[in-house]
Amino acid sequence: MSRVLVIDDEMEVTSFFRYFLEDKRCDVTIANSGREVDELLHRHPSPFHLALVDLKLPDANGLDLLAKIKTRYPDCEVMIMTGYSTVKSAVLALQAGAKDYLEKPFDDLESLENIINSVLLNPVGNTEKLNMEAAQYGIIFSNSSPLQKVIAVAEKLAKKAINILIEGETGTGKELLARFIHGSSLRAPYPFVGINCGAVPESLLESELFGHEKGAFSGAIRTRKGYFELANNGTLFLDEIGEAPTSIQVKLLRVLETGEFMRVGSEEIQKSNVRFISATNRNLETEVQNKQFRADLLYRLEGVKLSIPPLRDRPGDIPLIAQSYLDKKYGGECRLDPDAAEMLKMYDWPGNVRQLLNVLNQTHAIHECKCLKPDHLPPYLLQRAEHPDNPMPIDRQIEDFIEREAKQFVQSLVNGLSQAEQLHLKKVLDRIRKMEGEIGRKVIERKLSETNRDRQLLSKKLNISMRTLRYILNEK
Ligand SMILES: Nc1ncnc2c1ncn2[C@@H]1O[C@H](COP(=O)(O)OP(=O)(O)OP(=O)(O)O)[C@@H](O)[C@H]1O
Repeated sequence: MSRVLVIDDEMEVTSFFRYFLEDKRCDVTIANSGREVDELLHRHPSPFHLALVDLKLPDANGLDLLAKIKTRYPDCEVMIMTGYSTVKSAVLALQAGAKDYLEKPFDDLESLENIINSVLLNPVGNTEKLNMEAAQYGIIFSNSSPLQKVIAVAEKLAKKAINILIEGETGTGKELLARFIHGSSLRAPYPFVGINCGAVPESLLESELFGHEKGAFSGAIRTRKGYFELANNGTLFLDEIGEAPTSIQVKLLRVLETGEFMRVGSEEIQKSNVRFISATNRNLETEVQNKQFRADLLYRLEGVKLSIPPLRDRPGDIPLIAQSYLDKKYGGECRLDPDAAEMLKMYDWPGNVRQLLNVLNQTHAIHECKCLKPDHLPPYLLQRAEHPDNPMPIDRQIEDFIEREAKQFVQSLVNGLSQAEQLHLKKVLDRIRKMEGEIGRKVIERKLSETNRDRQLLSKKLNISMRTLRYILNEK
């Protein structure tokens, strides 16, 4: 017989659960306050299998009770009971080890029953199953990884009707996580539609999101559905939401509040039922303070926030991700040498997993090796392993900045070019090649003033030889 502890100061709630759980042949104990819980734990009753804990008691906080119960009975699963306004604290409870949370009022008895049954019938969480589910979406991590907790919480949130904001540096796997949440949710049979708010030019973003009527603007030769319509009943993934221009932020807010929108060029109100998952590598709270991002929009998008730790904070994941990638790409023909794996673990990875995969690709392309050894890796990785205390050869922020700008530029160019009926692609690519020289020359010209036109000093600052500097300046 399962022993269940119900902690709530509201009589209706405790009576409801007594009836509900006794019907399931559980042995139910009730506590109405934090003080009663303390007394109970002090008396050392036999272990509980499950505790249902109200988040807000007059004399105690559910998060503190969770910690006390878990210390006393580590195997007892704890479910937090919460109102909508305290869902964010309930998510903190998930991160602190609660099994799940139940939202008050308990209108949806069927899902309440499912959640409670799943804990009573399957008391020990199955981490292996979770790892396998995440792997289906390409998410690899080690058993000791801090990412495991994020995935476990995400899996629980997936089933709730709540918008999610994913934070993380570039290349940490925000899009993979968004796909995992969609796939683990009840919306899984419906579309997952993603849009990169930073990559679409402002003039096109509105029609991409909301669609347009035929003739709404020059080039609108036929009526087109926008992403909101396409994602109906599914998930809309707003990548790089921090880049959305202010005009679009206002329109997004309206859709989030009402589910209503209008196609560009139409006055007919349409409705769409989507769950929003947004992602950002910026700190949106700071953006709000700087008036770059609307506070009301952030509040709506961030029903809850999940943060993906950077790769350098989970070095144990690196060999697993690397080997799994090599296996997939080269059909098991390339093995990662343990010393090379150690070197990969010592690097800081400012571009995170994406950068790791690029390094593996480049290394394999150059050496075509069956076993990837330390000597095959790029010199800056060797340097890092030999002098772990040295500062990074390239400043991480600059590298991040370049990665972001380049990605945005490429996307926006591709979007613009794909509108053209006919194209001289070679001319376009020739022009783009010229940009390398233009950027090099402009950076040098600006920087020369910082060194009082001392070219020798500047070549050192820029890590290039005098010959390269002259070459870039077209001086031959
Ligand atoms: N845990 C992981 N295991 C294996 N591959 C991963 C993992 N995380 C990310 N990747 C891979 O790294 C690359 C970048 O992932 P993704 O696009 O999801 O990152 P992101 O955070 O959304 O990036 P950005 O901020 O630039 O949009 C992809 O190739 C993805 O498959």
